[in-house]
Amino acid sequence: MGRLKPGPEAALFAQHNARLRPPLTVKEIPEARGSAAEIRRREGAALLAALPEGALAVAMDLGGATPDSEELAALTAKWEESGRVVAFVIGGAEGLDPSVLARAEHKLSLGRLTWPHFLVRGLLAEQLYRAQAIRAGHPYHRAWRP
Ligand SMILES: C[S@@+](CC[C@H](N)C(=O)[O-])C[C@H]1O[C@@H](n2cnc3c(N)ncnc32)[C@H](O)[C@@H]1O
Repeated sequence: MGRLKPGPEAALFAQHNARLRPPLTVKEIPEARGSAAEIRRREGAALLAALPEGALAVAMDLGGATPDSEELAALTAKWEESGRVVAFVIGGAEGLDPSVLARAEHKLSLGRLTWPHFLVRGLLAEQLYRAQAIRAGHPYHRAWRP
């Protein structure tokens, strides 16, 4: 959700997206107005309408699954094998409407902390690049833990 203006969040996304093969295509939906419930509903309808036909929708949501980076790498491999367009859906300030969560085949959380939606774009691109690096055996990801 939202139109990202030039600035640190846009630079963060651009930096990691440029390393992704293929890079993500971004579809921006203008933020809706009204009460919180109206915003969620209007934005939800616009997000659903923007999904490519047959897309495998992954909702970015605090209540979603919390894989570690290796598990996310395995998930992305599975999603790619489906041969479908994978669409990551990021909500606005009011979060995602239940209709979007119901349509999504996967709900993915970046942890229990609430992040600003424009930062989530960059964090997601970084994790998707990390997932590619893990799958390629590239040393970008250092798996060592004490
Ligand atoms: C500011 S948050 C919305 C907060 C809203 N109260 C909620 O609970 O969803 C804006 C969007 O960023 C994404 N987001 C924020 N933090 C996230 C996290 N920890 N994991 C996954 N997505 C997150 C979600 O798509 C969310 O709809």
